[in-house]
Amino acid sequence: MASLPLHKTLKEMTLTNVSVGYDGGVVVKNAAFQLLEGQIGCLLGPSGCGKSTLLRAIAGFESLMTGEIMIDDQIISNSSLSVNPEDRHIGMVFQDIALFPHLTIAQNIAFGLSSWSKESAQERVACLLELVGLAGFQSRYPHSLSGGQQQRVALARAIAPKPKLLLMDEPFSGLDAKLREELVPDIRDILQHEKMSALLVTHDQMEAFAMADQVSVMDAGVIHQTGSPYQIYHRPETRFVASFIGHGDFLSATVCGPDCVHSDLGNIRGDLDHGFADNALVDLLVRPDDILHDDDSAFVGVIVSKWFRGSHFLYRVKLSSGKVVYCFASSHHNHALGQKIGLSVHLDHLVLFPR
Ligand SMILES: Nc1ncnc2c1ncn2[C@@H]1O[C@H](COP(=O)(O)OP(=O)(O)OP(=O)(O)O)[C@@H](O)[C@H]1O
Repeated sequence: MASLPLHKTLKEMTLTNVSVGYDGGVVVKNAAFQLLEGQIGCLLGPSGCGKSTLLRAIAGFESLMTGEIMIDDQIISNSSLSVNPEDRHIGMVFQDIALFPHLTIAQNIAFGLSSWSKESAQERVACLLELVGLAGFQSRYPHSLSGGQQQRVALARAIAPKPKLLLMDEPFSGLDAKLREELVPDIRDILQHEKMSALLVTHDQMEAFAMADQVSVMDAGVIHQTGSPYQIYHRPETRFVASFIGHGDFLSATVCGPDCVHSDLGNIRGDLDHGFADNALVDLLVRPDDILHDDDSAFVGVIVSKWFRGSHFLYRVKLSSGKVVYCFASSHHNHALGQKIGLSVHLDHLVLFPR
C-alpha cells in the first residue's frame, strides 16, 4: 500500500465508531474522538479498559472490527483496509524504553533517519539533543544514562523523523514520582516546540492533567467522555467519570429550584440551570474541595479518618444521615478522629445524576 503523503504536521485524526477486539471478542467499543493539529490527547482509564488496544489500532498493529480511523482526510484503517504501520508516519514511545544498547545516544536518535542526508541527520540529532537537555551526551551509551535521561533519548528517537503523530504508551510509569513530575512538563514543552500532535495512554490522572489538552476517559472498552482536564474534572458527564476523576462523593438530594437542591448539608445553589424538574430525586457530586470546614455552620459531621497531605488535611466526615464525605481543611486545622466539625458546601455549579 502506498505510503501517506508527507505533511509537516497532522491536521486532524478522526476516530469514528471504532471497535477493536481479539479472537472475535470486542475489547474497545465504538470509540470516537478527534485530535487536532498540535494537540496532546490522552486515553485515561483503569487497567484493562482497552487503552493500549486502541493505541495499537491507531498505530496499525490491530485491525478494526468496525468504524474507521482517518488522518488528514485519508482512511488509514477500517474493517477491510489497513495502511501498514511503517507507512502511517506515526512515532511511538513505550514504558519499556528499549534503546539499542550497542548504539551511542546519537546513533539511537538517528536510527529512523537513514533516508536523510548525513548532514541533515547530524543537524537533526544535534538539535534534538539540545531540545531534550542532553547536549554533550552524543557519544555515551544507554547504560550510562539514568532512567529519565533514557526516556528523553527514546522521545528524541521517536520524534527525530518528524512523524505526524506521536503515540506514547505509559511512557513515565517506570520512573519514580519525582522524576515523573519533572519530565512530564518538559516533554509537553518539547512536543509543543516541535508542533507535534501526540496521544498518551495512562491510568494516572495527574499525568493526564499535566500533559494533555484533551482527555478521553475510558472504562470497560467505552469512552465515557472526551474533554479538557477542567471539563472532565468539573463537568463529568457520567457517574464513572465523576467517581474515577479525583475524589468524589454523591450526596442524595432533592431538586428545589432550577439552580438549587436540598441535601444533608442544607440547600445548595449552583450558578446554572441544572435542567432537572422540581422534587426530582438526584445524586449531587461533591469533591473534597467543595466541602469546607466551617465552625459557623449549623451542619456538622464526625471525623472518621484523616490524611495529612502537607499543604492540607483530607478528612472523611460522617454526616448525621450516615453518609460519609471527603473534606479538605488547612494543615493548621488538625482535628482528632471522632471530633465533630462544622461543614459548609461551596459549589459553582451542580453536577447531578438521576437517582
Ligand atoms: N493480544 C491480546 N490477545 C487477547 N486479549 C488481549 C490481548 N491484548 C490485550 N488483551 C485483553 O484486552 C483487554 C484490554 O487490554 P489493554 O492492554 O488494551 O488494556 P489497558 O487499558 O491498556 O490496560 P493496562 O493499563 O493494564 O495496560 C484486557 O482484558 C486484555 O487482557
